[in-house]
Amino acid sequence: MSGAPVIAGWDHVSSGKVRELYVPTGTPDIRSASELLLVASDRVSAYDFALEPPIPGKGELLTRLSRFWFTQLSDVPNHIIGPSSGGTPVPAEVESRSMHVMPLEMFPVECVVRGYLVGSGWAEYQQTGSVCGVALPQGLSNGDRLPEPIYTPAYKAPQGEHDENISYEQTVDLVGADVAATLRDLSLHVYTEAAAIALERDVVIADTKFEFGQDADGRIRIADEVLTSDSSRYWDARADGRTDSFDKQIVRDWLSANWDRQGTPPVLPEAIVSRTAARYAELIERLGA
Ligand SMILES: C[C@H](c1ccccc1)n1cc(-c2ncnc(N)c2C#N)cn1
Repeated sequence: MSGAPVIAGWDHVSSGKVRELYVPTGTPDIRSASELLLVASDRVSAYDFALEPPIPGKGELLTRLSRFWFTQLSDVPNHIIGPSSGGTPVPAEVESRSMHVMPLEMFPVECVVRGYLVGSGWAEYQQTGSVCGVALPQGLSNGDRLPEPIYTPAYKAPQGEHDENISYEQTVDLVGADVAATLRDLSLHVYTEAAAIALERDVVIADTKFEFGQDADGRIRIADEVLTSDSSRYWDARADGRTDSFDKQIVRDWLSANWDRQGTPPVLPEAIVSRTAARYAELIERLGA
């Protein structure tokens, strides 16, 4: 896996599967940071593996998606530090795929919102008639739009472990009643607004997950990446196969046909890489992001 880029003025502190986290040079740790830099790589992940090779332009395209939605949803406080607010300069070579953000006390809750019945939700519904404890009407099919979006939070496991679906009541135990209600209400609001905007452009946001944190003044802000095709399922409303995702379906389908899930996944062929890059670009164009 390609290593974290060296960035003038910034020290690397943490790696995700496809992103890197930096603090200003000389900052002892993330807790004492006055600003952070989230840098998106071109890596694509599937089945908990960072795949090879990287998808050219993916980091920039996903950063454009987050920036687009932070702008569209400007009524929701977020963690972005604008270029006008000064701070450590962001070098041009990473600027288009990075987000300059304020450090927050992050809540240990993955705020998942589902607007459609798909993936693990569909599997659970077939067994129990509900999703994460939320009862649903009978007779729904895979890919169906839910009568209304549902909030199905998960406990944010330490890096490298799987998040664990929890009940709303368990989020109350984790963060308190007031914050739990705010996280739920903001998550449903942001998903509902974004899904409506996307649908006007023939794009379906089937589900997504948000992360929130609290700033030094106690204000709750939406953080991390927002409504990217890494954190959300995007479908093409104009496609025949309603659940054709805008990006990862190509990679997932190829892996399903060429990998037995044993050991590490094979290197993606050039044709798959270029088609995936084209789908990312098509999503950006369709949304006008
Ligand atoms: C999961 C993600 C991550 C990204 C890149 C590499 C490894 C992890 N991450 C984001 C924070 C974070 N912490 C404090 N304040 C913030 N505003 C944010 C944000 N966003 C911590 N981790």
